[in-house]
Amino acid sequence: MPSTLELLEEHRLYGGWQQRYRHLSSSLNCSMTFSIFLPGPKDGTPPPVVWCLAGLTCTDENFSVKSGAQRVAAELGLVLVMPDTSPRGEGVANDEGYDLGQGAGFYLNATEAPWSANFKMYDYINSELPALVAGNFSVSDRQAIMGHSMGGHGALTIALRNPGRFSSASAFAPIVNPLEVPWGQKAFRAYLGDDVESWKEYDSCWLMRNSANQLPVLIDQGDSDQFLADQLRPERLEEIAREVDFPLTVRVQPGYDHSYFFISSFVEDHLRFHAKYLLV
Ligand SMILES: N[C@@H](CCC(=O)N[C@@H](CSC=O)C(=O)NCC(=O)O)C(=O)O
Repeated sequence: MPSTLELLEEHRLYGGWQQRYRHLSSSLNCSMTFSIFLPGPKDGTPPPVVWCLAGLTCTDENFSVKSGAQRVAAELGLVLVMPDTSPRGEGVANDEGYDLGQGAGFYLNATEAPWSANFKMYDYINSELPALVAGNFSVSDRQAIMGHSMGGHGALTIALRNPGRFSSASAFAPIVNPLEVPWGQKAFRAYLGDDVESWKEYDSCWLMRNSANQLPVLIDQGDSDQFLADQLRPERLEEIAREVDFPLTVRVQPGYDHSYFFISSFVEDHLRFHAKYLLV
């Protein structure tokens, strides 16, 4: 049965609307919320969509409240969809750590108990939510994807795994090589089990080296990011991009950390980057 949307909040801003919805998710087996920014009407053509994936500990509200993306999205005529980062609720498995369980879905399909009952974030972001958005809002099928940290990992892996689906992808301080860093190893072992082979299809470095799919990708990384050396390692993806001649641009931003202050400083560049390919 198609999922119905319950409007939880609506606010007018920059000539458009910020809305928050609840719905029942069939892939995650629980109730979910997402936020959406709808720009004011421009020329009668349905606007393209930019997916905005958030990081560890976030809900759909972090990006919508703290990124400041709506002003430029309104100017460019872009819809922003901001999903939650995991299934949630009393019946959903969780962990004491902030980097596993609720708030830490890693945009993958878990195969291991107890996570496999609900943690199918890859299917949710890749199939269920796009169908729900297309069925309930007037949007174009032209799409781009971006994300922060764990959400940057989600944006890059989903774009690399789906040739032709997105016209561009971008990320703020993404986890690019989860196979080799503590956040990724902890989550992938729990969600996917011990067989590292099954982890590879969720690793941007592995996917970039092994997939023929190419699309323009922009990454911004602060050099004062507290997670840079241990968890993020963007230079690894840069090196692979050079080897396989992939259209990746990595910009190192001096003095910036991992926070939404960093995101809000460069989100305009990311939206203008996506608009270049979405609005042709
Ligand atoms: N609590 C943790 C750090 C959690 C954190 O920094 N989360 C980031 C994303 S990190 C990678 O996915 C975030 O976006 N937080 C929400 C916000 O609004 O800033 C710790 O103590 O280290």
